[in-house]
Amino acid sequence: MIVSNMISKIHGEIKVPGDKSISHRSILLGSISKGKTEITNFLKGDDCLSTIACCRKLGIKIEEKDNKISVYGNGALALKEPEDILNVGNSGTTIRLLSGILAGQEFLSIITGDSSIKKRPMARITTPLKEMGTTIDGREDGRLAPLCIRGGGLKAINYKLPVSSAQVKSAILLAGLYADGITRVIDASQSRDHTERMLKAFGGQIDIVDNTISIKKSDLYGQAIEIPGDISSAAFFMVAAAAVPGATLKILKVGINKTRTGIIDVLKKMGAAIEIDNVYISGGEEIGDIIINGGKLFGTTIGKEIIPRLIDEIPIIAVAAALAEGKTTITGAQELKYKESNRIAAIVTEMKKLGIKISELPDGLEIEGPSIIKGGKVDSHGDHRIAMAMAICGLFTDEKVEILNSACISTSFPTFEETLKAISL
Ligand SMILES: O=C(O)C1=C[C@@H](OP(=O)(O)O)[C@@H](O)[C@H](O)C1
Ligand SMILES: C=C(OP(=O)(O)O)C(=O)O
Repeated sequence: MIVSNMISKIHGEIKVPGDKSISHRSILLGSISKGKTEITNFLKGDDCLSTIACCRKLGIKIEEKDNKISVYGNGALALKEPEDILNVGNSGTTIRLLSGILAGQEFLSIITGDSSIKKRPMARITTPLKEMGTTIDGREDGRLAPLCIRGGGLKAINYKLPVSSAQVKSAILLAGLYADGITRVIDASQSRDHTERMLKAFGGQIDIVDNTISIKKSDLYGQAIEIPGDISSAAFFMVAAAAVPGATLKILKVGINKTRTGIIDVLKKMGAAIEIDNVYISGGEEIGDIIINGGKLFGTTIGKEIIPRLIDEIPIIAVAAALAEGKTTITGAQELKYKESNRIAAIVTEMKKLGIKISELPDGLEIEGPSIIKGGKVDSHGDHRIAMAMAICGLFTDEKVEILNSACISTSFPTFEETLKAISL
C-alpha cells in the first residue's frame, strides 16, 4: 500500500467496521447458547472469519444473509469433535477464548494458527485450564501452539491473573461455564470487559465485585446483538484528525465502553478536543459518535495503569506523539512484545525509517516530537496495527510512504484504505 498525499484538511463523517473483540465473542457465545443469535454490524475481518470457520468445524450452523450473521447454537455441550485441526489464522483472541470453551468439551481438539500465533505465549491459558482439570498440551510443554485439548470434568478455581489480559480472563470464564462450583478470576487491572457484559446479556450467572469476577455453570440463550464500531479502528482516524489544525471528524456509532477509551483520555491530555454525542446502550455496551476537532498536540506520559485501556492503540499513539510538540514516554507496556509482532521493536524500527525520533525502553517507548516525517519504504511485520499506523504517518509528509506486507490490514479493518482515501480527499 502506498500513501502519497499530505493531508491539509479533514472534514466529514465516517463509519468504522464492527468491534473485533465483540464480534468474536458474539460468535463464540452464540455457538454455546440455546437458540438463535442474530448479529448486525459483524466485523468481516480475517480474524473474526477465522472464529466463524472454527465454530463451523465444531458443528455449529452459522449463516450470513442481508448483512446479518445468524448463529444456531444448541447449548453448551452441543459442539462436535472436529474432524480436522482448528485454524485460527492470526487471531490470538480466537485461540485463547475458544480454548476455554474446548476445555469444557469431552472430545479431542487440536488448535493452531499462522506463524505469528505459533510464537505467542499460550502458557497463560494452558496453566489455569490445566488447574481446572482439562488435559491440554502444546509445543514446549504447553507454552506454544498447536495446542491439543481433551476437555471435560472441570472443577472451579480461584485464579489471580499474573498479567492483565482480557483473553486469559475470558478463557477462564468460558471454562467456568462448564466447571463444578464457582470459578473466580481476579484481574491484575481492569482489562476490556466485553465477555462479562455479553455473558450477562445471554443469561450467564456472573457476578462482578471490583476486579473479581465469579461465574458458575449456567445455560446461555441466543440474543440479538448489535456490534458497535471498533474504537481501535477509529483510533487511526482520531489521531489523523486530532493532529490537523482546523479538522473536524465525526466517527459514527463507536463502542465507548470505559475499558476501551484510554485513547480518548490520552488524546485529550495531548490537547485534542474530543466530544461524544448520541450515546445509547445496546447489548450492555455503550455506543456513541466521537467528534474530533484538530489542533496542536503536546507530548505526554503514559504509564502502566492506563495501558490495558489502550493496549492496541499504542502504535497509533506513537504516531500522535511524533506529531506532537515535546517528549512522550510510554511505560508499563511490555505486553506489546507478545502481540502479532513485537510491537515495541516494530514501531521503533519502522518509524525511524521515516525520520521519527523514537527509542525503545525496556517496557515501552520514548518519542521526541515534533518530528519532520519523511517518505520511505516500511514493513508491517505482518501486523495490521503497525501497517495502519505507518499509513497514517504517510498523511503527514509530502513524500511517498510505501507500506510493504500491508495485506494484513484485513485482519481487523478490511475497509481501511477506502476510509483513508475518503478522509484525505
Ligand atoms: O480480549 C480481546 O478481545 C483482546 C484483548 C487484548 O489482548 P490481551 O488479552 O492479550 O491483553 C487485545 O490486545 C486484543 O487485541 C483483543
Ligand atoms: C492483539 C490483537 O489481536 P489478537 O490478540 O486477537 O491477535 C490486535 O488486534 O491488536
